[in-house]
Amino acid sequence: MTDLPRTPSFSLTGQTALVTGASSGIGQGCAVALAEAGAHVVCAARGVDKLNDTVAALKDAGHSAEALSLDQSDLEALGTLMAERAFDVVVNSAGLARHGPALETTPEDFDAVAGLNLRAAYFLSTYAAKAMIAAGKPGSIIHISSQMGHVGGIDRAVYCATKHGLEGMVKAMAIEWGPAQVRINTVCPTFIRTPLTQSTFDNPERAAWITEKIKLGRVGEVEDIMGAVLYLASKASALVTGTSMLIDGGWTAD
Ligand SMILES: NC(=O)C1=CN([C@@H]2O[C@H](COP(=O)(O)OP(=O)(O)OC[C@H]3O[C@@H](n4cnc5c(N)ncnc54)[C@H](O)[C@@H]3O)[C@@H](O)[C@H]2O)C=CC1
Ligand SMILES: O=C(O)C(=O)C[C@H](O)C(=O)CO
Repeated sequence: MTDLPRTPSFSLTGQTALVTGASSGIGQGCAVALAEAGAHVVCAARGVDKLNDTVAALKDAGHSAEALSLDQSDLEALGTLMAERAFDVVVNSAGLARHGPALETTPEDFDAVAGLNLRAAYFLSTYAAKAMIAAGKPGSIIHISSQMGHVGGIDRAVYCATKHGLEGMVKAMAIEWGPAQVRINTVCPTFIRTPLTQSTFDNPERAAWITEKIKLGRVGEVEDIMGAVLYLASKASALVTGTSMLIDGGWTAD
C-alpha cells in the first residue's frame, strides 16, 4: 500500500504561549486561537480590567489562560518576565499608532511609537529566543507587523518606519536562530476593525482610500488573522522562518 503523507498537526496541546496586547483587537483574537488549539495562554497587556475580562471569557469557554499586566516598553519588567517563564510560542501584538503628516511628527511621537513597535519588539524577541535556546526546545515568535511594513501610507511615516524595521529585524534574527529551531515571522494585516483603526474608519477620506485599495472589497476582521497566527505557531509551519505573511486583501498586489 502507498504511504500517504500526513497532514501536520495544528495542535498546541502541552505548549505555553505568551500573547502581548491580548486585551484587545488582534491580540485578543490570537489568544483565543492559541487557547482553542490547546495552549496555555499567558495574556499580557497594560490595563488589567480588559485583560481580566478576556481571561475570564477564555476560562469560561474551557480554555487555559492567565492574565499578566505588563508595560512592554519597560524593558526591565520584560526581561524579568522572560527570564522567569518559558514560552514555546510568543505572539507580539502590542502596538501603537500616532498618525499625522511626517512634517509634524515630534521626537516624542517618534520615541513612543518606535519604543513599543520596534525597541520593545526587538528585546521581546531576543529575551524569548534566549530562553528557548537555553531550554534546547524549538520555538515560534510571531510579530503582528502590518502591510505598512511593505508599503507606505499617508500620515504614517513613523508607523511605516517601525513596521519596515520589524520586517528587517525578523529576517536577520531568523538567520541567527534557525539552527536552534527558533522560528520568527511576521503577520502583516491590512486594515482590521479594532479600537486602533476606529478613528481612521470614521474619516470619510481615509475610509474611501481603504475601500479602493483592498481588492477583496471589505476591511478585515480579527478572525481573518487568527488562522495565520495559529499556522505560524504550530508544527504545520515547521519550515517557515524569516518571512512575512501578508493578509491584505490584495492591497500590495499593485
Ligand atoms: N487594526 C489594524 O488595522 C492593524 C493592526 N496592526 C497591528 O496589530 C497590532 C495590534 O493592533 P490592534 O489589535 O488593532 O490594536 P488595539 O489597540 O486593539 O490593541 C493594542 C494592544 O496593545 C496593548 N498595548 C499598547 N501599548 C502597550 C504597552 N506599552 N505595553 C503593553 N501592551 C500595550 C494594548 O493594551 C492593547 O491590548 C499592532 O501592532 C498594530 O500595529 C497591523 C495592521 C493592521
Ligand atoms: O490605525 C490606522 O489607521 C492604521 O494604520 C492601522 C494599521 O495599524 C495598519 O497597519 C493598517 O495597514
